[in-house]
Amino acid sequence: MIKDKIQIIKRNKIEDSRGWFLKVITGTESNLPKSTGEVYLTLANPGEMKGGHYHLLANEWFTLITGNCLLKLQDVKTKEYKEIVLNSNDPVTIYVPYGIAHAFFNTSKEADFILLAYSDQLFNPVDTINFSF
Ligand SMILES: Cc1cn([C@H]2C[C@H](O)[C@@H](COP(=O)(O)OP(=O)(O)O[C@H]3O[C@H](C)C(=O)[C@H](O)[C@H]3O)O2)c(=O)[nH]c1=O
Repeated sequence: MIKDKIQIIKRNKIEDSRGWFLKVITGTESNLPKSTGEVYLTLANPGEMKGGHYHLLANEWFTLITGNCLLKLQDVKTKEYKEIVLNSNDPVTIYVPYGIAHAFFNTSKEADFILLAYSDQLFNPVDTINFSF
């Protein structure tokens, strides 16, 4: 029967004053391939920022699903700095490897943004180093 084949997995939407955070794949689900990462969605309210750090190990792929934002990037080794304007009507996926600090600023005064992210590492708090732009 289908009900014995599928899985419905309860998820935890974590809310704070900036918006919410929802992890979609934790990397611990059964039936996954042996090596995987995790998938999450993150929403930023108008004027708020998401990220603001770099990773020691994790490589991430980001796709803006709704809204607009300004992505600030800095290579922590070389100090090279770059800004990219993202608009969900012109979708791109951005690969951000470890060692590149990243922060997504919601530049809208009215609209939220929602960002879809894939990380090739399971969450480990010591992998994230705060970074101020
Ligand atoms: C990453 C993570 C977070 N959390 C909790 C910790 C906080 O209470 C809440 C929000 O986490 P954070 O402040 O890290 O959320 P964002 O600022 O949206 O950052 C996320 O999106 C940006 C764009 C990134 O680049 C980050 O790597 C990613 O963490 O979820 C968990 O419980 N599990 C997790 O795996």
